[in-house]
Amino acid sequence: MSEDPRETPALDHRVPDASGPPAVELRGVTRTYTDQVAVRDLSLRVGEGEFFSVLGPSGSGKTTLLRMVAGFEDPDGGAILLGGRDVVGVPAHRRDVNTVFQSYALFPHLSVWDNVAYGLRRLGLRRAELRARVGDYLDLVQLAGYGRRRPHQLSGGQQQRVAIARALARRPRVLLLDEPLAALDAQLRAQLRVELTRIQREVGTTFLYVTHDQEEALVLSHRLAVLRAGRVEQVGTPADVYERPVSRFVAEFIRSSTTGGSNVLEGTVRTVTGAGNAALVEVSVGEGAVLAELPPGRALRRGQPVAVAVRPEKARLYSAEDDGPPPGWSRVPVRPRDTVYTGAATEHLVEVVGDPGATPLTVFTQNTRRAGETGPGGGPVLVGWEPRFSVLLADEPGRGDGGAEPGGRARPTAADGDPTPGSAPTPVGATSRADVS
Ligand SMILES: Nc1ncnc2c1ncn2[C@@H]1O[C@H](COP(=O)(O)OP(=O)(O)OP(=O)(O)O)[C@@H](O)[C@H]1O
Repeated sequence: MSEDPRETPALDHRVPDASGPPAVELRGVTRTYTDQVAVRDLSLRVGEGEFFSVLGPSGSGKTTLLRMVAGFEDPDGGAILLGGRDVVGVPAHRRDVNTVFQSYALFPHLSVWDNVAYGLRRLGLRRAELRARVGDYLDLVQLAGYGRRRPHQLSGGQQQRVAIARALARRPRVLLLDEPLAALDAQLRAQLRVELTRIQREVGTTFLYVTHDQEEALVLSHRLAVLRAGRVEQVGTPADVYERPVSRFVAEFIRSSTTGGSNVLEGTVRTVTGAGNAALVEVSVGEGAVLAELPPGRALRRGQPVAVAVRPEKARLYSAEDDGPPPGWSRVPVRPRDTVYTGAATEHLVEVVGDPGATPLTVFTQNTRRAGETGPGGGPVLVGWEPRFSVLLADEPGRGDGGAEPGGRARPTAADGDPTPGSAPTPVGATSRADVS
């Protein structure tokens, strides 16, 4: 990190400069451990002042990525730039970054005040300046009255706040955070999430935040990258990755604690109608039809197997006495399998009629009635949703025409107008961006 004690107000950290180079950039970075590729040809740009999360399941390479940015590990290939400067080979203590670890890593024999002051001593600040800066950062993390305590006299959440104050007090260009809330209980985690958001917005420092907790990443981040087996699967805002996942992996991995992951329905293309932004694809699923907007540049053929995702809170249930979904909506006949009362909502598990092998769908309904009161019409017989809530998932390696990704299924469903399984799919539908190939 730079040894530049600037005479700026304590919390006037860095003014995020979106016009300059990214705060962090990885270009084609690879890191291999003996026979294990932890990070594979990975490229990523994190803007100045962003709260950027790296989210992925265990073993997807998150910590390895962070450790390479910190300078604790070297990549086998590729470039890592901080503020536009390649730092590969630059030792950790000379990089303009600081790290907050899951384990806090405070000095147990030092007071809270001395822990925060520790990293500042080498900056050559005047005594009054140093005192003011430590005070400001303890204020920032709302521990102003705790300076004399030792770490063991603090709760886990308070210890992590000290670690954050210590890391920020040196005013690094980038703060790296490696699962900093993982050791805390659920309630403290939720509190500290709010705190972290406030702190980041207040100081404006770029945060690069590693977590395996989907909700944490959604709540905290301006943008996030979803990692899968050492590669970036998708980068986007929380709403992008939640509402418009690019793959089955992201659709299923990005889960909300209330509604879980996306439903993924597999079927075959029946028709493509309309053109341009109005192009719609109709997919046969069981005895029903799913309608989805066709993404730009995507070409489909009649009979082509495709997967469509829809979030459980976006779908609606209809009983035999209801009118059913309005025309132009997806319409899938179902039979009830289970319901789970979760307080504010009820989770309905329903089976797709005509596709016994399909994973049951989950639909959430708000509990606007009292528990035990049933609505008119008994159990659900149809599920429906608007086409804009359908996400046509990209073909994945091993999927596509007749293929299947590991764990997935690929088989044509019996539906109106589908070609005979095994016959060559025929082009259907409209032209323009909805072109069929
Ligand atoms: N020092 C090491 N030696 C050998 N293999 C390693 C080493 N560190 C990581 N790996 C392997 O590299 C892969 C990525 O590990 P990494 O710790 O970066 O993943 P992660 O996404 O942070 O996982 P977690 O959420 O469990 O911490 C894993 O398969 C892991 O076993």
